[in-house]
Amino acid sequence: MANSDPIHVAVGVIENTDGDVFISKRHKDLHQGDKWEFPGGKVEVGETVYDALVRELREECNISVQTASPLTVINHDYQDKRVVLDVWRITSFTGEVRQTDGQDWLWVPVYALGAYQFPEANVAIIDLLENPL
Ligand SMILES: Nc1nc2c([nH]c(=O)n2[C@@H]2O[C@H](COP(=O)(O)OP(=O)(O)OP(=O)(O)O)[C@@H](O)[C@H]2O)c(=O)[nH]1
Ligand SMILES: [Mg+2]
Repeated sequence: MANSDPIHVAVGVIENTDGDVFISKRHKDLHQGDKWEFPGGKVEVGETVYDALVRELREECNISVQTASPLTVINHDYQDKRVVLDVWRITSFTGEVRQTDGQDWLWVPVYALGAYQFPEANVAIIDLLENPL
């Protein structure tokens, strides 16, 4: 088990009007590289998780989040690092979603998410999207 403090990450599930979800592929040289992810990133010092969510989605996908609701919190130990994924469903936003870092990106129907390779911590998120409580 990694013994440093866990990394707190804000993660956004963005749906379009067809009910498809936005995913992008992590750069191959990053942690969990070459896997698909939901947009997001680390919460910085002095930021709330919601601030981080808004900032990351502006930086990574060019949108302005208006409202979002908490979906789940996932604690996961990757051996090399521990993460706490604070996952939000984006309920309204302005702007047109696009990937700003040159990563591959896709809109995928929820039922098809299982066909893509995500980091291990995302399995629980995808399960929740496929089988809402
Ligand atoms: N953004 C994002 N990160 C995820 C997901 N699932 C998951 O395990 N992570 C992990 O969360 C951690 C932080 O994500 P990140 O690399 O996007 O952080 P960041 O945008 O602040 O990037 P940087 O500080 O590397 O520039 C990584 O270790 C990553 O492997 C996911 O669905 N989306
Ligand atoms: Mg990121």
